[in-house]
Amino acid sequence: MTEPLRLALSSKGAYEEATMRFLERAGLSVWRPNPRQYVGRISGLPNVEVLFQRTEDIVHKVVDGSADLGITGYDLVAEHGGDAPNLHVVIEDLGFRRCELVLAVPEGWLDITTVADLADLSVDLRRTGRTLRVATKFPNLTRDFLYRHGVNYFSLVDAHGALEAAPTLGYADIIADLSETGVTLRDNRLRVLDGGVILRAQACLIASRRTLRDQPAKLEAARTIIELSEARLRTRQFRLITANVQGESAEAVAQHVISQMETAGEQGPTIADIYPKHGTVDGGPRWFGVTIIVPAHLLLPAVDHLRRAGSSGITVTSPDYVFDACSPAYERLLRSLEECR
Ligand SMILES: Nc1ncnc2c1ncn2[C@@H]1O[C@H](COP(=O)(O)OP(=O)(O)OP(=O)(O)O)[C@@H](O)[C@H]1O
Ligand SMILES: O=P(O)(O)OC[C@H]1O[C@H](OP(=O)(O)OP(=O)(O)O)[C@H](O)[C@@H]1O
Ligand SMILES: [Mg+2]
Repeated sequence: MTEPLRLALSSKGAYEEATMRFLERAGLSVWRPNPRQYVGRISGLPNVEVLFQRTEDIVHKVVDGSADLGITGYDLVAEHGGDAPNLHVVIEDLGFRRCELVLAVPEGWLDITTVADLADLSVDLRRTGRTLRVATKFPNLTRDFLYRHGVNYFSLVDAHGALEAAPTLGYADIIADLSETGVTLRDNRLRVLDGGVILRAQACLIASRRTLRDQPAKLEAARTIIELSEARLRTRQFRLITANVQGESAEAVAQHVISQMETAGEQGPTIADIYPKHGTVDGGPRWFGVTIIVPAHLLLPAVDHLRRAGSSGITVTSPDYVFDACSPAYERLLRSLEECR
């Protein structure tokens, strides 16, 4: 019997929901018997076992090899797994749970707007025998950031939950915490310093190198999850456009489409004859079906270009997956496994 691949996923709340939604779209439906069960399955992948864990614990599980793959916040990975040799980041950006780790000061500190101002303040405070106190759940990232930005005199206050209240309650002067919309900071009368973004983060896919290295069956299960996730993510960049275009010949239609290079499709258009439902019209205009794949942000320019060729009834779809000649994320993982042999 080969061991199943152990995939650690968030066990609760907004993180769990967003992870399930992402995996479902990638064709990986997760089944959890009930919210109090901490083991689940993925339909169609019998050799994968899902472990439901706290987001922070997911990093520790992958670092110590008790999970082979995990999905969790990149902020937690950078804080708790930064220099762990067993940890490999497979896909850094899964496109959900975006947030920033920021340095924020009380709104009333009108003279302190940049990180350089904070450095000056920390020196001034030191002269008066005080130390700048920074409350955070991210001591490693915060310490590195402050030193790199010339803030040399400070103390870190370990805080858990409701960190934003620390300056008001008086047990810290400023905070380093996660922010998404900024509403929590504003509600607590705090302001992000200019240049005070310590890290931009989102959900990411991580792997344990040691446990994947020597077990081909696990690695193959990991490849399925990596390939499907990556190919699904790539679909966001592309749209598939289909249009009927009138023209003298397929070549003439192709020429028109190609004349605007950036909307000519990834490699160029696919052009097919349309056979009229009501018999052929000898010598009359001919119709062609044109299919192109364009970058999502060029959708409208491409539609306009096809309109200029006289086409109407243009349909646009998103592919379910976009696979490349190989999976860059999987190739990177293989190289990283090679290095730790
Ligand atoms: N407001 C937010 N918007 C988007 N992502 C966020 C936000 N806040 C935190 N995150 C991400 O979610 C992770 C925290 O996940 P989760 O909410 O499961 O844990 P928690 O906050 O420690 O637990 P709880 O919400 O029960 O206090 C963070 O490390 C970060 O990656
Ligand atoms: O900038 P905002 O949009 O206000 O979000 C920031 C808040 O979100 C997180 O808390 P929490 O873990 O409670 O949020 P969650 O419920 O989204 O996990 C974080 O610790 C902040 O307190
Ligand atoms: Mg939370």
